[in-house]
Amino acid sequence: MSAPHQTTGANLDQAPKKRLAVGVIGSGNWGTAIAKICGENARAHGHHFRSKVRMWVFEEEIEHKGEKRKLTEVFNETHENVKYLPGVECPPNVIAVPDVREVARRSDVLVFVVPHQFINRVCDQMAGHLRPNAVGISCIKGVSVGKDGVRLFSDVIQEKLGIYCGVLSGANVANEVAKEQFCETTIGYKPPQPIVSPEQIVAVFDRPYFSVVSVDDVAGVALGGALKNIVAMAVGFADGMEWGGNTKSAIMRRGLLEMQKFATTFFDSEPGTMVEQSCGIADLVTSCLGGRNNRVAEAYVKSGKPIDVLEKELLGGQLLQGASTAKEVHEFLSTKDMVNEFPLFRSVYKICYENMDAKDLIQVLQPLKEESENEGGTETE
Ligand SMILES: NC(=O)c1ccc[n+]([C@@H]2O[C@H](COP(=O)([O-])OP(=O)(O)OC[C@H]3O[C@@H](n4cnc5c(N)ncnc54)[C@H](O)[C@@H]3O)[C@@H](O)[C@H]2O)c1
Ligand SMILES: O=P(O)(O)OC[C@H](O)CO
Repeated sequence: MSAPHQTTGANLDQAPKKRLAVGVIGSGNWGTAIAKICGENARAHGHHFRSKVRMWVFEEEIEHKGEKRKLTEVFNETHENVKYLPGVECPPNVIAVPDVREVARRSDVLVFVVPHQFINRVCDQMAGHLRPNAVGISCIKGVSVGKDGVRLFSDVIQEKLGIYCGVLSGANVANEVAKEQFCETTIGYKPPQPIVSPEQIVAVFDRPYFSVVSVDDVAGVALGGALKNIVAMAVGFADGMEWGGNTKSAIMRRGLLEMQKFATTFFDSEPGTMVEQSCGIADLVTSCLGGRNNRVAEAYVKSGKPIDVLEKELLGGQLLQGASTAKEVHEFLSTKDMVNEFPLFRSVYKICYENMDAKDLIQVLQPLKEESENEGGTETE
């Protein structure tokens, strides 16, 4: 396997011509944890970055100490996102801003961290308000499916806003990162011109507790983060059935192979990315060990309640990505007549949307059935 090009750690020897302003688009569970990291690094690398990090907040009224208050006002007073990342203090140079256009106008590096359901609308609001040499990094885990096929959100952002956009994704449960428990992440960043260098991008994110590796395989990084959410739901269904670790490992192994096959069949992705980098195997494992997709899927089997009801009951306003990604991937594979070549993805879709019994997931793991389906294309669920 050829060694991929990698940039590790922050290597900022040369002082830049101007200091870069970092803006974060989104302020949910991960959005706020990422803004905390960017705020810490803006202060740590003061020669390279402007101290103030603006974080766009989708404004909402919340109940705080018995009063109805705006989320931005409470954040700017307390430096805590009391709704989406309670109990974690952000540095005071992270400022909550309710106007997304203001963040667009005043940032050189834009970090996109909204649930994938909202990115199109947010980009439409930002269009025409960006700095000419701005670059983006998408931390969104999902894919966009439309009549043009399946697209990465970094490409959607690039096209809608006319800026280069890379990707950050890894084994990064937000609450653990926010508590500064060590983890790794992967950045896919290969701009046509290095307006902002890979070293500067790494320095925006790299912390002693958040270890960044930058690679050229942008598609592999984005697809790892999107597709592992489908597999995490499959493992959650297995948890709901009280199946043991051996069965769940089998699901993870098969899931990883489907992730790798999808990325290398439909995109120019290196096969090694899924098995070597945090954005592949590591994110898959951490999500299957108890991420939100896993927890909701387990509760679905145990309670019999619909997934959208459990999302509201269990996630306190945070949003589930796995079910919608399973649907989007299924729609795309149907157009290619390749649904049966991804039996695990197909089953998660069918459990979520077509009342397939979760216990039939075990059939999908039988090698004989997989082979006969690939040949004949018959479905028994
Ligand atoms: N939470 C994690 O542990 C984690 C870790 C890594 C990556 N991610 C990914 O990061 C992305 C963002 O996830 P998150 O955890 O920050 O969000 P979240 O699940 O906490 O979602 C809530 C966010 O959506 C916003 N929102 C609600 N309605 C909106 C609207 N109409 N328009 C725009 N925004 C609206 C809310 O204000 C809030 O900021 C997702 O793609 C997710 O997969 C999450
Ligand atoms: O809680 P989940 O399932 O959305 O996963 C969170 C992160 O993506 C884990 O890296």
